[in-house]
Amino acid sequence: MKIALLGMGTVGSGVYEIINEEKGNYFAKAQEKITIKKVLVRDKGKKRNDFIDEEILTESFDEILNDEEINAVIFAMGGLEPEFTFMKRSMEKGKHVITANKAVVSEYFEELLNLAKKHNVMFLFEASVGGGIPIITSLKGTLQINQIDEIKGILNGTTNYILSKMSSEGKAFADVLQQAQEMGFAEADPSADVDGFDVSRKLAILSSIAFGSHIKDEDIYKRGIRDVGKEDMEMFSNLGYILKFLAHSKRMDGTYSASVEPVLLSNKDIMSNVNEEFNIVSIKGNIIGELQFYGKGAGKNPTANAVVGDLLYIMNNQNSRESIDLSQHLTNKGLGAFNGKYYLRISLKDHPTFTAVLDLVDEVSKIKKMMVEKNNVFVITEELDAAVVNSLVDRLRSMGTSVFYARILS
Ligand SMILES: NC(=O)C1=CN([C@@H]2O[C@H](COP(=O)(O)OP(=O)(O)OC[C@H]3O[C@@H](n4cnc5c(N)ncnc54)[C@H](OP(=O)(O)O)[C@@H]3O)[C@@H](O)[C@H]2O)C=CC1
Ligand SMILES: N[C@@H](CC=O)C(=O)O
Repeated sequence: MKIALLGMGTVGSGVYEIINEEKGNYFAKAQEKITIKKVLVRDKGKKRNDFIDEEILTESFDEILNDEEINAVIFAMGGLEPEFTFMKRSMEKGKHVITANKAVVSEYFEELLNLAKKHNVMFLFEASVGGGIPIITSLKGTLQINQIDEIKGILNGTTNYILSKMSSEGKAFADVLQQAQEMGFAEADPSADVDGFDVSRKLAILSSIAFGSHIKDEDIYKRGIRDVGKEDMEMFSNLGYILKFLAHSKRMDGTYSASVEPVLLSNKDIMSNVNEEFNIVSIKGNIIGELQFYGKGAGKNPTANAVVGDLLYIMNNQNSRESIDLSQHLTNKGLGAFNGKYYLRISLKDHPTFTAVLDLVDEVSKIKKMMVEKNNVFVITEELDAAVVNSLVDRLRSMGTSVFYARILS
């Protein structure tokens, strides 16, 4: 089988090594030899690893498209365009498509599934969620027997790396973000990681498959982790909590709620002990109960493993056809399903604001616990609606305070 690889960065080089450098057990499992015939890059002149055959690098997608010998195209480049157009054109030419790109899958999920059906090719995207964790394959397999009503998990390696290093080593946000970038976990624009877009795209893909309805990134409430500080980490440790960046979706009677936000978990919760670039996904089905999937969610080898797994699937299941059905139309219920107690850290510029801040918090909630340290007021509220807390925080910020807040989940 002859294939093309689009992208030779973190994921692309991992795929290249498994196939062309015969890393791992791959060749023993493949029924025929696979050759990477062409690799698309932005800049052929860029310095690359010595093992890469420069002869097969190209900057022209048409060269790949018009090569009749190539019958599968692997997408290991980020962004929406030209990726979507390239996927579409590949399928129109009868080429199977495999991708690690969650932005394209979450945005054009229905179109891509329909194109694959129309042109009788396979469209596989295991690497787009959870890196090396085989979660999509599981959802398409025996989990289909279940009605799935809840998905919860840590789905971003970069932010989990940042939060666990801040918590265990007391490091500053910016320093650990840089480390995560150097290790190849972060997106080209890391604000996709820290502001929640990467997680919401992954949650959109999982929820769409599990709930049978195309849920898009823009339908998901998201709030990032930029504002968390060392003073918060110290307070969480004193209170027995661990901060995690959680993706959470629920289905209820023709509706769904989905959110991506920082949450506090008891330090005894299983998810509290998922560290560095590891991810975890919990799925609740009506027959199987709760299942949890754990593994490396970012980085070269785990992601490349998922991509090459899809390729093996294509080789071994030439007659298999798509089982994903997105024909239901669930209504977005907003944040209704996500009430809880909240932790708020309000940093004051000057003392006179102190009373005004407490009055404002008092208006919406009884204060369950309050601590004051230097210019910071730490508050634990009673159980509140997410929308009420969001509007409280907007009012606090308009008074010139800086605020970090998180829902307390367990
Ligand atoms: N890194 C990770 O851990 C994971 C990444 N992903 C996803 O995989 C995809 C790739 O990520 P990653 O490998 O980290 O990205 P990198 O930035 O490391 O690599 C991107 C590659 O794509 C090439 N490229 C980008 N734009 C174009 C273009 N317009 N035309 C031709 N080539 C192009 C670049 O070429 P050049 O080398 O010339 O610059 C580069 O080789 C993304 O969608 C990401 O979200 C999914 C799971 C995990
Ligand atoms: N930037 C992503 C890469 C994998 O999807 C992450 O950090 O999880």
